[in-house]
Order: sequence, then C-alpha cells, then structure tokens
Amino acid sequence: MFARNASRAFVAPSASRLFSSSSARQTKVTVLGAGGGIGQPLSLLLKTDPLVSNLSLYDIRGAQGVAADVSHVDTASEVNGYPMENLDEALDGTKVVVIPAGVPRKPGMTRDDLFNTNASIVRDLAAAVARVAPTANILVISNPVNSTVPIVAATLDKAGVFDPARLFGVTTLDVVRASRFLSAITGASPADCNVPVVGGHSGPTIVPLLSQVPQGKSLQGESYDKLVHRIQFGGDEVVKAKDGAGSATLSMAYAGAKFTNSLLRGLAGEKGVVTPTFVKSPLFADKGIDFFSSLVELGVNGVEKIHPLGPLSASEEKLLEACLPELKKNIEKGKAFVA
Ligand SMILES: NC(=O)C1=CN([C@@H]2O[C@H](COP(=O)(O)OP(=O)(O)OC[C@H]3O[C@@H](n4cnc5c(N)ncnc54)[C@H](O)[C@@H]3O)[C@@H](O)[C@H]2O)C=CC1
Ligand SMILES: O=C([O-])CC(=O)C(=O)O
Repeated sequence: MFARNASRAFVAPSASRLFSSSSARQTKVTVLGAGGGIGQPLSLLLKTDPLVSNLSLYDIRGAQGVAADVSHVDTASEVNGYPMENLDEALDGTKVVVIPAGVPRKPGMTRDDLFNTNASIVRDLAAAVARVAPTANILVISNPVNSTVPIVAATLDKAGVFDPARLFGVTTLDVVRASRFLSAITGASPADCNVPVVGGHSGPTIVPLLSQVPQGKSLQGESYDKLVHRIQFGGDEVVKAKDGAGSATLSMAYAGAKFTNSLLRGLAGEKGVVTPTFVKSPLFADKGIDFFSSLVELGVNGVEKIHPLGPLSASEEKLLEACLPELKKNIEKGKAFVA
C-alpha cells in the first residue's frame, strides 16, 4: 500500500489496491531517458503507481523495448514507447515529465564533470517540454542537479513558460540514504528516521539536518562526522562499487518513483505531502542563491509552500556555510550555459 506521508517508505501497491483505486485522479507521466540504468527500473515502478494512467517512455535508444516489457505488468495504466524522432508525441498531453537522460559518473569523476555532456541534453529536452507541454511538472534527475535545474529554468524562461512551482530537482535519494544510514547505526526503523536533507545534490552541498530528528539529535563526534560524510558521499560509494559500470540506478529509481508519487498525491489534492526537493527558493535569494532544496509542501499547483530550515545545530550551521558558495557556483554555471 502507498504510504500517505512523503517521508515514509515507498512501497508498490498490491494488485487488489490497484484495482480498487480506479476512482483516484490519474495522470500521464513521461520518462525521458527511459532506456537507461535509472530509466528502466523507474518505468517499472511507475507502472505500479495507481496514480499514473498513461506511461510514456522515451529515449534515443531502447525505449520501445522497455515499454513492451513493462506494459505486460498487470496494472491498469497504458504504456507507450517512443524512439528518438518521436519526442513531441511522447510529451503530448503529459502532466509530469521525469528526466533521467544523460551520462552517469565513473570512478574519479565529480558530478560537475558530467556538465559538458548533460547540460545540452537537458537543455534540449527542456526546450521540447516548453514547446509541447508547457504546463507540465518537470522532475530533473540528470546530474549535476545543482546546475541542470537552473538550466531547465532558464530554458523555460527563454520560451516564456517558466513556472517555478512546477520545476523540481530530485534530491530524494539523499533523503532515502540519510534515513537508511541513520537507521542502520541506531537500530530504529528507517520510517522513524525522516531526516530533512537540504541544500543541493553533490558532496558538501548536501546538508543533512540530523538534529531535527530524535534518533539523530544525540549523535556527536566521530559517529556524527562519519554519518554526515556517508550521506554526502553515498553516491561515490556506489560509483566505486560499480567500478566503471555507472552510478546508483536501482536506489535512484526507487527514490524517483517515491518523489513522483508524492507529487502526484499533491497534484491530486492530498494535503500535508511534504518532502525535500531542489526548487526555485527565496531562502537564500539574498545571497544570490535562488535554487535550494528544503522541505516543500506539494499541492495541486506543484510547489505549495517552501518551509524554512528551522533550528540548526552549530555543526549544521558549519555544513551550511560550506554548502552555499559551492551551490552558488553550480547554479551560476547552469544559468551561464543557457544565457
Ligand atoms: N538526482 C540523483 O540523485 C541521481 C542522478 N543520477 C544521474 O542520472 C543520469 C542518468 O543515469 P543512468 O540512468 O545511470 O545513466 P544511463 O547511461 O544508464 O542512462 C541514461 C539514458 O539517457 C539516454 N539519453 C541520452 N541522451 C538522451 C536524450 N537526448 N534524450 C533522451 N534520452 C537520452 C541514454 O540513451 C540512456 O538510455 C546521470 O546523469 C546520473 O548522474 C544518478 C543517480 C542519482
Ligand atoms: O553519484 C552519482 O553520480 C549519482 C548520484 O547523484 C547519486 O548516487 O547520488
């Protein structure tokens, strides 16, 4: 059964629940990059989401095969796959566009090293969304998220269709990791370890607010430092273990499906859906940083309310201090690319 709160675990609904959910508001969701390491399992998980009525899978290679495969799963949604030349058709009438298109890291690379390849992929896809589905909600997974989200914003802005309430950088994997890693050292259930992770999505820009959850409050010294490092560099752990074969795909697909489900519940009118996401934000705009991830309430129009950070410990103040200049640089790089 689906969790009712964005911060709880995402669990695929049972078939009986799916069949009884036909009255739920349903929505066309498009995945751009559906043939990839994230795109394939993400498409599978979205096929199990009863809030998705149509699943549109697009990639420059392989999307039709993924669509044929996923379409046999016994849930009610329709699935269509589109090849490279049919991007407009894939986007037609879509409410939600999820973008995991682009290259992943190899050992020794930073997320910023992906900029040269992924910036133009994301810009061109955003331009197509602006043209074909200008009111769609856009969920950006492609790295470096700190730069690709500003790229999408600037591209939509250029086309005259940017609505800040409908653009989201997906930072859910950081939240999922924080929850799991904290639960692993405290013995608490991950469901009780809902750590708000704020800032951006790369190394020092990832700021876990452990002091805001009871299980994390008392951590200090080496165990605190180790946990923060693991949350900030969890992606590197996977890149290293995959040894040249890419970065996190399965946990990211889970995180992407979880965030998409949260957004769909908000769009359908559910109240109290609150989760961290990287959005255009006033929180640090006075410092020239106009995108930031913090707890955001999702509603019928997308972003309903951006929550303030709340009280920070001295250690968290320091983490935030380290985050801001790096994040600013990443955002400016994205903006400059489109300008
Ligand atoms: N936001 C996050 O937390 C995370 C982000 N990522 C990022 O997600 C991205 C994708 O990662 P993977 O799926 O592992 O890579 P992958 O290489 O397995 O898949 C990428 C897919 O994008 C497709 N693609 C390339 N250009 C395209 C275009 N113009 N239009 C449509 N599709 C296109 C490729 O054909 C491929 O199927 C990477 O940039 C990675 O760094 C990965 C993990 C977590
Ligand atoms: O580490 C990477 O490159 C992929 C990613 O963003 C993550 O796993 O958090």
